[in-house]
Amino acid sequence: MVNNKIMKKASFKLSWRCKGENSDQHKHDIVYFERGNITTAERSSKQISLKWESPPQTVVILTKPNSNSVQILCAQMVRWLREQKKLNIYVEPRVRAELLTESSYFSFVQTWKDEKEILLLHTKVDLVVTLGGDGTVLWAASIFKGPVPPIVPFSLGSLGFMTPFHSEHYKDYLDSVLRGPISITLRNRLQCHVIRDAAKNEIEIEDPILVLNEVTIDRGISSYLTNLECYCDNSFVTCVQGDGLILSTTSGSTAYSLAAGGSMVHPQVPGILFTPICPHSLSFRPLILPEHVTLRVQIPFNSRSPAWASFDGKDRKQLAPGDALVCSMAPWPVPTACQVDSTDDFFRSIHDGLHWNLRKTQSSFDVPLDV
Ligand SMILES: NC(=O)c1ccc[n+]([C@@H]2O[C@H](COP(=O)([O-])OP(=O)(O)OC[C@H]3O[C@@H](n4cnc5c(N)ncnc54)[C@H](O)[C@@H]3O)[C@@H](O)[C@H]2O)c1
Ligand SMILES: Nc1ncnc2c1ncn2[C@@H]1O[C@H](COP(=O)(O)OP(=O)(O)OP(=O)(O)O)[C@@H](O)[C@H]1O
Repeated sequence: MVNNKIMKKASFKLSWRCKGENSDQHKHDIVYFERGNITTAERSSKQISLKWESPPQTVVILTKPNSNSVQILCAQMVRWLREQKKLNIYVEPRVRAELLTESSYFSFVQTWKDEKEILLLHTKVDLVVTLGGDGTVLWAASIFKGPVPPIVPFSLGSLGFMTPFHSEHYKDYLDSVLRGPISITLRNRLQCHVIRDAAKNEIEIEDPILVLNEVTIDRGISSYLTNLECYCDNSFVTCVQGDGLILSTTSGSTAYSLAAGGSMVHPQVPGILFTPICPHSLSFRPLILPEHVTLRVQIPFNSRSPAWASFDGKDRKQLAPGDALVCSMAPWPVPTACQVDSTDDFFRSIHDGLHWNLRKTQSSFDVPLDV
């Protein structure tokens, strides 16, 4: 029997917990709870468009080393940007030396002397141009330890997931980028802290290392399984016994994480991928965690051997029993210019780069169907 009495709904209020604290002020632009109904706002496109308010004046060109074709293109681009666009140009010290060997014409090209000057680079340049493959984009990102100016990545490598611009049309592309507006993909980075002897009362924290693809914790040259205790905020996640673990950004989801069985994730999805490498268990599936979590990977004191951390495939550091690696989303994303937009560029890269789901089309029946 239906009870016809009109029941008054209990009223409620929502609040957001930020780092364990309740907060009414915490901004949340998606969820509403007016008149007791929880609704979410309509999602608008997250495609970011960059419009110059004053014309860009300074460009840094970063190039893949040991490549003749890159060197030739770099010299042509420097000449064109200077003569046609009247821009100030920075290159790496190695590249300036190469240009000057070619001709003293290039003496206007600027560079930097030391780490201190590199740290100030983002305050001087409006735009970064990369000539190479994905490795050169990773290299460019690693130069900026804080805010990163917009990057225009030209492809001169073999794969090019993050390099949508074809170098043969560089004048047209740069022309339109310098005029603007341009579509931008904001690629999140992870900030990683290596903590030595984490159980100690006074912890010495080294400077964070920022990664655009991933941080990998593996067994290195050890023949033993890794033994990595993993925590997400304060919750125990699991113990990784296998070859290791990849903590990846969504941009890195098409790199090492993909090879280890992780999902491919659109770069605008806010998340951190937790992908084991050859786990020695039948049920260890990869995870995707929300972007706001802090992950901690601890090498237990009873571990049979140390582990090794590497950052975007470089800069390997040994983690001894007792050490930990703590990782969270960094506040400085890498803005990369899109050829079309974030979604079109993503599908183009997985189709062209990986030949994703390429299959001969099944033939249709060649006799009429009985309906
Ligand atoms: N088994 C593997 O697939 C494996 C093993 C080690 C490292 N890597 C990847 O190599 C990266 C370092 O790149 P590198 O160029 O300095 O080294 P590299 O010269 O050895 O090239 C590695 C390859 O990974 C590709 N790659 C890099 N970032 C990518 C991304 N976000 N999406 C798709 N492909 C990507 C590059 O185009 C290149 O073909 C690491 O961050 C890691 O992701 C992959
Ligand atoms: N400016 C730079 N200085 C030093 N090393 C660099 C620089 N640019 C790129 N590298 C390194 O050179 C290597 C090759 O670069 P990159 O991946 O761009 O070229 P590639 O191997 O031809 O590309 P792909 O694999 O996509 O075909 C990478 O390991 C990268 O870290």
